[in-house]
Amino acid sequence: MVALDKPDARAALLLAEQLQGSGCWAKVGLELFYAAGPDIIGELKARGFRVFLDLKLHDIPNTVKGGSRSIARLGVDMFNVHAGGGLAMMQAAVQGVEDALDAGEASAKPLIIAVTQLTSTNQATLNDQLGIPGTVEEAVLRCARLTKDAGLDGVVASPLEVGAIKAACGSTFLTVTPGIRPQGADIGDQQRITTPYDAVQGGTDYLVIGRPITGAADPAAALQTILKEMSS
Ligand SMILES: O=C(O)c1cc(=O)[nH]c(=O)n1[C@@H]1O[C@H](COP(=O)(O)O)[C@@H](O)[C@H]1O
Repeated sequence: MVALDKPDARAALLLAEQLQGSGCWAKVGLELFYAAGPDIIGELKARGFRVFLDLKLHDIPNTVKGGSRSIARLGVDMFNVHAGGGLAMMQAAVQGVEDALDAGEASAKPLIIAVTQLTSTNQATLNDQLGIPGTVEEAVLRCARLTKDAGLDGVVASPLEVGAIKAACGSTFLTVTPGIRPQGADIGDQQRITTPYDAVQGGTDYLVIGRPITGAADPAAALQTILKEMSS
């Protein structure tokens, strides 16, 4: 999944067109969605992309239910919420999608996943700033179990945690992993990272990659290099 973190529709579609035919998904996040609006989803779908709408919903259950119903109407293939919103909030996301399906507003059910702990969070952030005790992996697993209990399809986590999540929640529980950095790439604000090869070896279902592709002089070539590394 390539994160189309671009400031407007024109820049995002220019990038998407370079990646067309590669089989990758397009991830639409805050930067692009707030600038381009819901129409960007249709533009990407028309170009053959499966779309992950990454808006990380985190609000009271009733608001998340309504937001999820609106998202389901857009025809995205996947969207996410924050597990930190709790069980009732995540159940409300599922209910919002079901309401859209029952009302005939959506024709297919998108995958719903929950962010466990952001991949920019490290042990010190968790304990010292957020006041959450224990290891990052313990916090991630707590969120993953809660997400499963709420009936969602899987979680967003670091590729470092995939083995533990699969052991706790089962092999069909999806893992979507940002925090991917090819050897020698700029790490930036990510904290819990692996290479594309290690992520695949660890059993992750979907790799999410932004800057190593979008910041390259030739994004299509960068993607091909990563795809080769994933399968070698
Ligand atoms: O939900 C996400 O997609 C997400 C969760 C998370 O914990 N960490 C994370 O990096 N992301 C997103 O994944 C993408 C990673 O981009 P790069 O760091 O540029 O590869 C960004 O669009 C982030 O918003």
